[in-house]
Amino acid sequence: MAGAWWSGDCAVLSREHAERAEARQACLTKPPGALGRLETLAVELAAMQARDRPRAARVPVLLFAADHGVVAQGVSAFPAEVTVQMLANFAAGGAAIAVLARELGLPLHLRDVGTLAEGPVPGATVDKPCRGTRDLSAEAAMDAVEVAHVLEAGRRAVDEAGQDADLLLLGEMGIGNTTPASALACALAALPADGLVGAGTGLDDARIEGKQRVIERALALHGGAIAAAPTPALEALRRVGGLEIAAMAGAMVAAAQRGVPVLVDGFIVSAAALVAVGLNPGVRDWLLFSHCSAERGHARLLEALDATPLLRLDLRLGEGSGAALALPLLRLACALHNDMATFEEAAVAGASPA
Ligand SMILES: O=C(O)c1ccc[n+]([C@@H]2O[C@H](COP(=O)([O-])O)[C@@H](O)[C@H]2O)c1
Ligand SMILES: Cc1cc2nc[nH]c2cc1C
Repeated sequence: MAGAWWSGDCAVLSREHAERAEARQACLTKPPGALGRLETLAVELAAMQARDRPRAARVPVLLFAADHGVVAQGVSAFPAEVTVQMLANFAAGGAAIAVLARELGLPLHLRDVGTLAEGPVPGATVDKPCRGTRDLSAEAAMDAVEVAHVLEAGRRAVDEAGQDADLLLLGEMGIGNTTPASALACALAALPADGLVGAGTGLDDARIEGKQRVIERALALHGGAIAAAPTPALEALRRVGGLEIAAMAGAMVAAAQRGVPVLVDGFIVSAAALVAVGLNPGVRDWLLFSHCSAERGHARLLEALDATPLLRLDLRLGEGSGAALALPLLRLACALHNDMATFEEAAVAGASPA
């Protein structure tokens, strides 16, 4: 779609702030480079936020939930009704992300962008074009109106919850969503399904094989049309994607256009990142990658995004949990950058001349 909002320019990183942040790191009381990734993280955040004092204090969690028609093919270890039940558990404060958000002081914004729920789940904002996608192994998951609506639902979430945010943390919930995420990775990063498709919520090897066949069937059905489309990322999203994945892709594009960094969670959020970068390559500069999940294909997907995640903890939960766990590292990187003494301030001698 030429001229669509998602192809509009992304904000530009501040080279000036990056240079000043690098210069400051070189003056702090440590051997240059000794704080490793924490140094580059602080510099990246300074460039994204165009601030001399980068910060990760105000961090809303945007959690998008949706359901998937392909679950009828037996691709998940859990039934579809768990999506809505977990949405209620997020709202009640009992889910992992609810605990992490409380501990870290993060507002948790719940968006139903396409669950099977007939009415609103108390505590979650409803912004959905339909209740669940269609079965992507038999037909297109969405039509053009639905995909446009849900991309905008992501943008609306950023505009409503992302005001004054230092960065955004995106998470998802959707029984069956590792199937569209895997299909998107295959279609957009030219990765073979073999070795990429994994256990999701806990399939055994025989059921992983069945899931792989479902994905291969979908790719055989939709692959030609995706490759021939003017914007393959948009066509892949519509045909083999998911509503929460589309909303997250829309949120990433909107955040990048507004100059707000996004902390990416696990396998499904990374698939959304692949879509977002396909829709608008400028998005890539605004993404930070929190962790590599235990889902089989995640490492390859991260490689395709040229991303080096901060953590590897064998998580495979989703919900934004990995991103929440990585946030303290970002906060500490900012504190070190902002509050350490320089060599001059502390009267410490610098490196000896050769
Ligand atoms: O984020 C991940 O890396 C991740 C890996 C495996 C499973 N999940 C979560 O589990 C659900 C999808 O798994 P499945 O088996 O139903 O496709 C969905 O709610 C995701 O949040 C999440
Ligand atoms: C219980 C449960 C919690 C989840 N959180 C994210 N995906 C999930 C899948 C299940 C099954």
